Amino acid sequence: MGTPHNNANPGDIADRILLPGDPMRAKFIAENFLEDAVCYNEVRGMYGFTGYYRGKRVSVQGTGMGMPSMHIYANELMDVYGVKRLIRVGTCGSLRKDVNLKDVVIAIGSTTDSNMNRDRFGSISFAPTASFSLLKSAWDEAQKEGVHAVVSNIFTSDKFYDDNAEEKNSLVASYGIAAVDMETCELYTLAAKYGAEALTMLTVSDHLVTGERCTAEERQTSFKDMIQVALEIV
Ligand SMILES: O=P(O)(O)O[C@H]1O[C@H](CO)[C@@H](O)[C@H]1O
Ligand SMILES: O=c1cc[nH]c(=O)[nH]1
Repeated sequence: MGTPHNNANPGDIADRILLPGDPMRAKFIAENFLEDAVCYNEVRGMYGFTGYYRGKRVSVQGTGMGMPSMHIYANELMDVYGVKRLIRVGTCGSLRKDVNLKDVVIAIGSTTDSNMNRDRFGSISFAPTASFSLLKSAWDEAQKEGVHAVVSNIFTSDKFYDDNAEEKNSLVASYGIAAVDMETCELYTLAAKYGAEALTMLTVSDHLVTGERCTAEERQTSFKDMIQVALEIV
């Protein structure tokens, strides 16, 4: 028995998982990094696969774009399928001059303009944070492999096209925030709720200060470094 969004049966999904926003990236990871990968979900084209990486059973599942979409997949993965360790492998926009295209941003925490946690917590401002042990492992692995990584708080925004983007981005950057994505706040909040470990790693695909963007080829090469780190530590 699956869920409205996932036709995997209990047991089809490993207890550790990589979560790209783009389902085609899930397929790419399964085809290029996993052995014996089996597709367990195609509902809404949101592919999920389970296979093996160096003998470890690992799954990879697309989560879509934005916090409400992450909310659906992450809830079901932890609550229905018992997933215990989740690493988001996404792309982001850099908000700081010292964080360059193709750098990997490891999110220690997430700040947001979304209303989802205001709705949950009322007057309490919950601070969604990464799993310390996953964060430390990711940092150590990136150092070992010579992957240029930056650990920072990030901005999880509800809007890719925000009329007030310049104002918001420069405000959060002035408080040290390195990059913007659209899902991490909800992933970290739900991991806290379910007692699971979560981490977000993001490759910088767009530079929102300089206006530079990665070419398709650069996206793929730099993206591979991040996937390798995530698979080693998951
Ligand atoms: O590349 P993914 O993982 O989808 O992440 C980023 O890209 C999408 C926007 O283009 C948003 O989902 C954002 O968080
Ligand atoms: O959320 C995102 C992801 C990539 N690039 C952006 O500008 N924003």
